[in-house]
Amino acid sequence: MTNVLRLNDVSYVRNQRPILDNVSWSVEDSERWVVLGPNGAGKTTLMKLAMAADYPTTGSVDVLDERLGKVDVFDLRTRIGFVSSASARRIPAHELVRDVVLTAAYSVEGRWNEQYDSIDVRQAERVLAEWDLADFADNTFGTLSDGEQKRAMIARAVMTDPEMLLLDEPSASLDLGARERLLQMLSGFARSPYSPAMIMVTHHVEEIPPGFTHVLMMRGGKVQAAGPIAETLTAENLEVTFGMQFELAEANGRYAATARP
Ligand SMILES: Nc1ncnc2c1ncn2[C@@H]1O[C@H](COP(=O)(O)OP(=O)(O)OP(=O)(O)O)[C@@H](O)[C@H]1O
Repeated sequence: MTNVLRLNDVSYVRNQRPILDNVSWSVEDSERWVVLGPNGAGKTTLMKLAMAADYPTTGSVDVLDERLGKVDVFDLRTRIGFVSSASARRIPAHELVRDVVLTAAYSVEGRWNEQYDSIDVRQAERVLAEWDLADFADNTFGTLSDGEQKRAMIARAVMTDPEMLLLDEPSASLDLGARERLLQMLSGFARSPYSPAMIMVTHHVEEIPPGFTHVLMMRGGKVQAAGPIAETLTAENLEVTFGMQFELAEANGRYAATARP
């Protein structure tokens, strides 16, 4: 096992307010983590540190064995895949779906005059097929449905074989069918031993894809619970994380939470 992310006693303070408060957390390459918590818990801030896009106020962050503050983060970021709604907004609507994926090889959004190797072109074809987008390859990104756009963004993120894949609320705003389809694909990807370490932020236990192994539960910038999903995702931990009582059900690796009457 190789460590891909280690936070040691990390605080992130803005306007004298701790947005992350003494967070310690470690992720190994074979693990697939869900980060669960209410609005404002600090999940996105945590992702920013994991993708080397920001620095902690105190404590240390090691990403892919490199200490933030002592490494060229531009090189480091090329080893990390990241998907969020903000990253999708940077893609030009007129871009062909195949180019959305292919341009990841140069870390650019929007194809210009770059010359791509045939190995990159083949890799893009492979990844498009893997995320069920082969039929959309010659369509423009702006014409895709939300679910197809999410898959295209994930395909783009895995095009360069990252060592860690970060997904910030990938199923937010999707309809039921598109959400379920995406969860099935994420589940298959999570189960593959060839996939990178994965960290997925979500607000909902219903959106945890089977195959994810661990959960980090956050509230108010603090870790409330962390560990293997089967032991850690409990009604008690949901209560301390979301501040209300839940009935928690599990069936076939999927979870559902409803407020306790
Ligand atoms: N740079 C910043 N300056 C000031 N406040 C910030 C900054 N970044 C985040 N915050 C605040 O910190 C809190 C946590 O933000 P963050 O986006 O990490 O939470 P989150 O768990 O991702 O929330 P959500 O689920 O709503 O996306 C929020 O109240 C946010 O307004």
